[in-house]
Amino acid sequence: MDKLVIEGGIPLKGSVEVSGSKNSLLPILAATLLTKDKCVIKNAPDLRDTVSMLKILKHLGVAYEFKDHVIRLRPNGLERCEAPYKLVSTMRASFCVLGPLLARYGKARVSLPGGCVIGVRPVDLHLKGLAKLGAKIQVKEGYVIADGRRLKGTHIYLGGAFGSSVLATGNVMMAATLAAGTTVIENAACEPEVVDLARFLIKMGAKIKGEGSPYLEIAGVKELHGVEYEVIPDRIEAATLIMAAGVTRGEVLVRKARAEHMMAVLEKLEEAGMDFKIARDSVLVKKSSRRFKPTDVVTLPYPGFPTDVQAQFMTLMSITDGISVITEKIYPDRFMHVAELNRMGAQVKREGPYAVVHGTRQLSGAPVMASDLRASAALVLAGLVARGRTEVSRIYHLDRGYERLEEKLKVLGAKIERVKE
Ligand SMILES: CC(=O)N[C@H]1[C@@H](OP(=O)(O)OP(=O)(O)OC[C@H]2O[C@@H](n3ccc(=O)[nH]c3=O)[C@H](O)[C@@H]2O)O[C@H](CO)[C@@H](O)[C@@H]1O
Ligand SMILES: C=C(OP(=O)(O)O)C(=O)O
Repeated sequence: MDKLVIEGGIPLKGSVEVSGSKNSLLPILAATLLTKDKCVIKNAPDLRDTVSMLKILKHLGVAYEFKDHVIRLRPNGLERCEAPYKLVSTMRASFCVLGPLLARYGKARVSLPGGCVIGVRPVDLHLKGLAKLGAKIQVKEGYVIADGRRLKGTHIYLGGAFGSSVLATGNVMMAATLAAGTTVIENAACEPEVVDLARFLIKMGAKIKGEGSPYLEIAGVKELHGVEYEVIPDRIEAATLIMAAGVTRGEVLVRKARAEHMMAVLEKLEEAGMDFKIARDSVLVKKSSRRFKPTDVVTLPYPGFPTDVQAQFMTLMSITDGISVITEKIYPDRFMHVAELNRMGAQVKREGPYAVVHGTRQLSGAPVMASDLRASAALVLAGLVARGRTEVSRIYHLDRGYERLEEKLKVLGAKIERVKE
């Protein structure tokens, strides 16, 4: 197992490019199952999750080549409609093969998904949406077994107490593209990754209206064709890099950072006292020596503050000169990073879905353990700002969603090394 060793306290300086979005790419890869034609996906991040998703597609019978951030897929004749536990348990998005398999082949057997351990993550909305389209669904021995010869368009309300679901919207939208008649999804997720998936499907010939709004209308078509498509930059990686520059008091140009996808984050960073300039396709973080201000934050579905940036924001709040309250509304248990940040001198108290952060002047390096993807990123940020040496172990979580993060940080002057444990 690898770990990251960081000597903190160096202001980052220079220019860095954001990779393609993981959460766009993974459902888009699943969507290629909807056609018999070749698809080419550009700007694909080279991540552990990408490799995992490609393994699932290969298991199903899809041939592919992945080189220089371009994936070429040939999903001609599928060998099976089953995605086994061993492959699906590594990440959440793998469950998105269910909708396309059902739509194109009329049957699927897909293991219940894994993903980051950030609390309870049911799939009831995915199943409800697909059942509404006419699929017969059973959950048996950890597998979803679905049968749906010809899906039929209908009106679906896809929501729960928490709001909308990103991947359930994707799964049901993909299934609806080949259903007979028109499907309406109300309370659809509005995240940029859902929009990206919709645009990919539209390019394949799907008839979708309303992407980016909670009201999606999908008119089923007979078949979809192959396409060439470039995925959007990763807004979560962009936010992480911007914060890395900010917490180290650095000056960094973050290229391929789409401000329009992260307005809630940028607004909170500004409120906290971070100085930056937004351009069309980049964010320039400016050097500043002011102390950061305590800033309350509530995670919400898009366009609200993303849960995937909550842990990193907590690192920033750990070095303010006051008290901030972070409220986690999407995953009320997504606080595994609290104990590890406290090991580095942060003062965070968790109370149910709230974390009360008492800012301190200085974090100190310590051995810490990554528990999930964004918690790992938060610990890396803490390591960059802390006095002394931090060792972040179990970084296989980080590798799921950040492409060679340590190399990008090294180019910016950070003292960070990947070493074998
Ligand atoms: C691969 C991917 O894109 N992952 C992202 C996606 O995950 P994912 O799509 O799994 O997250 P959802 O949007 O579905 O989850 C939002 C909320 O809905 C609940 N829920 C979801 C589905 C369901 O059937 N029933 C149900 O109750 C969840 O427990 C959670 O409370 O969106 C999350 C929320 O922005 C992000 O943190 C993840 O990084
Ligand atoms: C939680 C995440 O991923 P997943 O949904 O795959 O667990 C994430 O990207 O932060």
